[in-house]
Amino acid sequence: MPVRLDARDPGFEAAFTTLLGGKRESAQDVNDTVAAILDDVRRRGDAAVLEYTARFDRLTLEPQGLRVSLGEIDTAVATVDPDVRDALALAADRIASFHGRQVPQGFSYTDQAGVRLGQRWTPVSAVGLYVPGGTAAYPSSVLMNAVPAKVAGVERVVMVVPTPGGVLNPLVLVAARMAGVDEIYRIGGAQAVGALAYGTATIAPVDKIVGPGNAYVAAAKRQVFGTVGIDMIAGPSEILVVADASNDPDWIAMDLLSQAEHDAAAQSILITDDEAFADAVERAVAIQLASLSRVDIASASWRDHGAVIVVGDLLADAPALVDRVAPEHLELAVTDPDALAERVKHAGAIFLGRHTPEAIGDYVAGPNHVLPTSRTARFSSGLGVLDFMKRTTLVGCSPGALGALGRAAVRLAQAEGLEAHGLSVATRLNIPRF
Ligand SMILES: NC(=O)c1ccc[n+]([C@@H]2O[C@H](COP(=O)([O-])OP(=O)(O)OC[C@H]3O[C@@H](n4cnc5c(N)ncnc54)[C@H](O)[C@@H]3O)[C@@H](O)[C@H]2O)c1
Ligand SMILES: N[C@H](CO)Cc1c[nH]c[nH+]1
Ligand SMILES: [Zn+2]
Repeated sequence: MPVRLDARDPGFEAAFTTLLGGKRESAQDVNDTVAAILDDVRRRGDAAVLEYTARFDRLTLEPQGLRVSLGEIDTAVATVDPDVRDALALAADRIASFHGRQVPQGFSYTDQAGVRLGQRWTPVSAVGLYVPGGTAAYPSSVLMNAVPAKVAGVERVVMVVPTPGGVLNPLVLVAARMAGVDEIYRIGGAQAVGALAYGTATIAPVDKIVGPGNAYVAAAKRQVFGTVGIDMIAGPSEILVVADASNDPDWIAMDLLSQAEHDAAAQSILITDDEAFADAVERAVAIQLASLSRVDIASASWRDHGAVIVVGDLLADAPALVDRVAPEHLELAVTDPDALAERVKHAGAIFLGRHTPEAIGDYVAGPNHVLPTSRTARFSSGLGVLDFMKRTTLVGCSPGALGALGRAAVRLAQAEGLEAHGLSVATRLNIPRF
């Protein structure tokens, strides 16, 4: 059973704090395992990657088998169901259209001192996209990662995806072709993150690694940060639904289960202002769970990490609780979702109204579904074009402009005791040595 809390109870604060601090990823174990794998991949390259792939994905390969061939991609494209291909194409178009609006503009101007100043954006040259594949295939995540990378102008887009038992959903390859992925390797977990970060004989290193994954992938990304850039920590999925009693409990139950079925470590939370509605949703979850093919995963998630919270007044009480959870996905199934949304500061993505199930955002709405989890939405955002770009500033001084600013720079260099700094300006201006 999920935990049931009532915000009006005296013990609520302590219970809610416990919920927030609950460990959904056994951090130390996972970190230690991942550190050992990364170290091994850095030292032994392909040989280590192949061994871990055999151990964790039950797939024995030679180095030349790591890369998915063009022939395999052609076959996938030729055999895909046209209906599914069209759905994928619709998703790709909508994702491209949304992300096209994120492309940042540089600027340049000359200020009053006559200094030319500017800022320009350039793409990262090579990125690694992690596409999860341990327990489910994610063609949609291929699009969510690769489309913004290509919109940003990334030259080399490398995808890794685990293929447990050697099985790879052809749609993953179709999506990769559609989005313009340049290289695909059938590896996953920490070993794939290590291969992308450090490079191996077969896989050239990348500059940045993005994309979601399970606890091992999230830990590996944290640990290679610095050697490469990373986007954020997009770990096991989460949903927080704020719903009043006017909703159909079956709809809300399915929304909660839609994220629970991703991972036993996923988290689904309901906040409502009606005790009877909370009971009805819990009953509906119990019934609908049984019909899901991923019943074991969804049940474990709901039982171990699910929560139902009853508050006195949704508009007054829910936003502060939402902000403390900072959920990956926030669904506002209320009559005036905008009023509630305006009061929320921390959430990866917000879904407005009773007819906007979170799953529409997972596939076809357009915004990215790779979003910050584990309360990191307090300080980070979903994947987007900016994650594939960086900015460079430009400064240009004429002799007059240097004259206007130089003295102040020399003074500050003196104050910092950095003589060469001061002299590099002073010599150009014929200011006497200090
Ligand atoms: N936040 C997001 O935007 C977002 C989007 C899509 C999916 N997700 C999440 O991605 C995750 C996908 O997880 P998954 O497991 O299906 O696929 P995955 O590709 O993330 O992980 C599979 C890999 O995990 C490694 N692994 C598994 N058990 C291990 C162990 N005991 N020791 C070392 N390594 C081990 C293996 O190398 C395996 O290849 C889910 O948690 C889902 O919720 C998140
Ligand atoms: N809900 C996931 C992000 O947490 C994304 C996804 C992909 N496919 C289905 N769902
Ligand atoms: Zn999902």
